Amino acid sequence: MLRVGLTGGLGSGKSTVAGLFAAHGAHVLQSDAIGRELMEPGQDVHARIVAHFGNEVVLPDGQLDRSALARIAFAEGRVEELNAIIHPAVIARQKDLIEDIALRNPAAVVMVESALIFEAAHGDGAQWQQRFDRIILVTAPEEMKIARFVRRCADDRKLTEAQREELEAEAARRLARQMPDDQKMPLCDYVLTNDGAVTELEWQVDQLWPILRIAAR
Ligand SMILES: CC(C)(COP(=O)(O)OP(=O)(O)OC[C@H]1O[C@@H](n2cnc3c(N)ncnc32)[C@H](O)[C@@H]1O)[C@@H](O)C(=O)NCCC(=O)NCCS
Ligand SMILES: Nc1ncnc2c1ncn2[C@@H]1O[C@H](COP(=O)(O)OP(=O)(O)OP(=O)(O)O)[C@@H](O)[C@H]1O
Repeated sequence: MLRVGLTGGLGSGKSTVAGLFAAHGAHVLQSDAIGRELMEPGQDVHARIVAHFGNEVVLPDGQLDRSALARIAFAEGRVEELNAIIHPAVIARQKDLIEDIALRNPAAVVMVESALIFEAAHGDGAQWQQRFDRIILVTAPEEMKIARFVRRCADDRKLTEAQREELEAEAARRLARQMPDDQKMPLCDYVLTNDGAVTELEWQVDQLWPILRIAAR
């Protein structure tokens, strides 16, 4: 088995890359999705977030209010408090899932997609070097990352100028909490550049997949 970390800043195209590797047969674990599952009502992480941040982060139906949490985390500068609750639980869940995949398929390529592989400082003490055999970075110019974030949030709605500016500011606040690409690059085994068409990304994934598959054996 090969444990691959797939990282890249907000809007870089990690999920798009993950989908392309999954189509080749990689087992993809999306940290954002695992985080969302663990934040559901009834989960320990949900209870700890409410205990820490108060009822203002809970919607009437009991779900966490992600916009309120984002405001507290990024605009009020309390993201480390949120990370300290969520990241250890996400990392522990990933460890269990990886062990389970290894038992069923010892030659699997398991890909953990996360914006925060190098930044996550709240795991079980195992640093990224122990968690992964290879790291892939997806890069894109900063203005492209921000534009993709805004487009995804807009979700086909027409934005006012003020709404657009607020989303751009939100993207910039989140990027400021992520290690810049030029610092990540020397730590990575492979760099995929996502500054053109998705077909160009697909071509890069097609080149890399056989290398990963052989290394997994
Ligand atoms: C603050 C929250 C509630 C905002 O939710 P929202 O639905 O608006 O955003 P979503 O989760 O889809 O994240 C979108 C992108 O924001 C960036 N981002 C999210 N959390 C963080 C963080 N803690 N630090 C830096 N960037 C982050 C990532 O690029 C991510 O892909 C949510 O992002 C969260 O719980 N974050 C903390 C957990 C975390 O680190 N998640 C990311 C990897 S596990
Ligand atoms: N090469 C591309 N051309 C056009 N759109 C793209 C390209 N790559 C990604 N996108 C779009 O940009 C948005 C962000 O891409 P994606 O979700 O893959 O990035 P991400 O790195 O996972 O982002 P985040 O960390 O914010 O979750 C998506 O809506 C995606 O469809």
